[in-house]
Amino acid sequence: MGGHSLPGYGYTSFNDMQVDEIDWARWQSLVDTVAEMFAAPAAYITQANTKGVEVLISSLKGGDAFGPGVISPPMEQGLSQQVIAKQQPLYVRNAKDDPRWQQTQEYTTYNWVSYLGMPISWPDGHIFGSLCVVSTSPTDYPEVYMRVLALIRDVINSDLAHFYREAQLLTQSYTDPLTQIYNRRGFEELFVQNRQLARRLGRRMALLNFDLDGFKSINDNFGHAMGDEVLSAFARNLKQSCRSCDLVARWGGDEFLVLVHSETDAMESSMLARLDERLAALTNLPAIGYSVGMLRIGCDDTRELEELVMMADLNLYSHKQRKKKS
Ligand SMILES: Nc1nc2c(ncn2[C@@H]2O[C@H](COP(=O)(O)OP(=O)(O)OP(=O)(O)O)[C@@H](O)[C@H]2O)c(=O)[nH]1
Repeated sequence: MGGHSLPGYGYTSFNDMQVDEIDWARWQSLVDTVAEMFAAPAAYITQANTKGVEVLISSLKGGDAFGPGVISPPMEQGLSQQVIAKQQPLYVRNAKDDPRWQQTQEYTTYNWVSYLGMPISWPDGHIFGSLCVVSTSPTDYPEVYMRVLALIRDVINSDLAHFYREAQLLTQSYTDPLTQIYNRRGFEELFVQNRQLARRLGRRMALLNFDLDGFKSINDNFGHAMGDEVLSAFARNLKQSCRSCDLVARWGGDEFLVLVHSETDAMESSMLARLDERLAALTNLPAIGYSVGMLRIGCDDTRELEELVMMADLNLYSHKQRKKKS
């Protein structure tokens, strides 16, 4: 296996996320049961994530050097790394019998001479991590033990499938399918959290309400498909003109809402300048103009979102009227 390199894993560490859909106590008791049944010093669940291969659950509950949160770099030579890279089970009965296994970190760092690991997968087939059981003495587990370990791994896989579905449903229900930014529901939900944060930090925010100018005539003159492209392009450029912490949503039709955490008066205008620059640079699309209404929200403002949007709408309307007159 010398020098086998792992692909980069795109997933965030479960330890850094609020994962409520997974019954952590159940995962812990599965791992504890595995260790007990195999009469092994330790059993683990690891996750392959952007940091490397991270221990999520240990039967030793952190009472050893290889406890939860310990991360091995993805390139390191390790047995779990190999299970993860090949997405195949691996059983090393006695590392002392084979010099290949003596180079692994399991052997060199932890003195484990026996290792049995199974890959854990996301429902879309991507690797999640491994379930493994280790021992400091050689082992010769009966076949039925392997099957039991595979069954336990299947239970973990089905928990992951459940989590995956929940996360997907949540993302779908918060995302506008055409533009891939938040929809009204996503904005409403996240607005509440943003406001609480702003209140706690004593920060003010600004709500910007955008409406495309003459969008109906784009549909009429160039067709609905081009209209869709214009909406997507506007959404993309709007999002790219904002900071990652700002909330950008399609409120409906050709209307978009942005919530910015605004520390200075100049912030909104520089965001709009970036947007104008981006829109002007677009080619192969009809020109996209917009009107915008802005409303400042102080940290102690208690008005409901509905009222705030209405006020921003009034400002938008007067901007649109001014533009139409000029
Ligand atoms: N292509 C496309 N058009 C949409 C979509 N949703 C809404 N529309 C159209 O967007 C148009 C919005 O019309 P108006 O609100 O009158 O907008 P406008 O022509 O920009 O008028 P002003 O705002 O006064 O400048 C309507 O014709 C809708 O049918 C969509 O998802 N795709």
